[in-house]
Amino acid sequence: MRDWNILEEVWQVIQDRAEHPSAESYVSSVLTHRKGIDKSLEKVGEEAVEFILAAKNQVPERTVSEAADLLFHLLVALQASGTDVGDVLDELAARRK
Ligand SMILES: N=c1c2ncn([C@@H]3O[C@H](COP(=O)(O)OP(=O)(O)OP(=O)(O)O)[C@@H](O)[C@H]3O)c2ncn1[C@@H]1O[C@H](COP(=O)(O)O)[C@@H](O)[C@H]1O
Repeated sequence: MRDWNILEEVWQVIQDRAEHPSAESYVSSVLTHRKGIDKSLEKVGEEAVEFILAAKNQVPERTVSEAADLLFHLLVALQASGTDVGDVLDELAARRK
């Protein structure tokens, strides 16, 4: 069984960076960007395109790496939009058939 806790761990770090921004932090740089929420939304778009290209071109290592970038930036964008990732998990759970 893979360690799904890593998603929660990264989410907690993103919460912490939002509450305590730091100059060295990439997450803080996105969350405090002059473009506002647009910066994180742009990153989700970019990473989604990179993931699609990697998967379409069947480059396994790149597909894994781009999927990680996409998941990470989606979490950052959820934070930027004031959405609790717990609500997303609840939504997924509610769709169980
Ligand atoms: N998972 C990640 C993660 N994935 C990717 N990245 C960063 O995302 C950036 C995006 O890379 P790109 O090549 O797309 O973009 P770029 O041109 O360098 O940057 P942009 O100006 O386009 O944003 C890189 O700087 C990566 O280092 C990440 N940065 C942080 N994390 C996690 O977030 C935690 C907190 O990080 P800090 O906020 O930096 O402390 C870390 O401990 C990690 O767990």
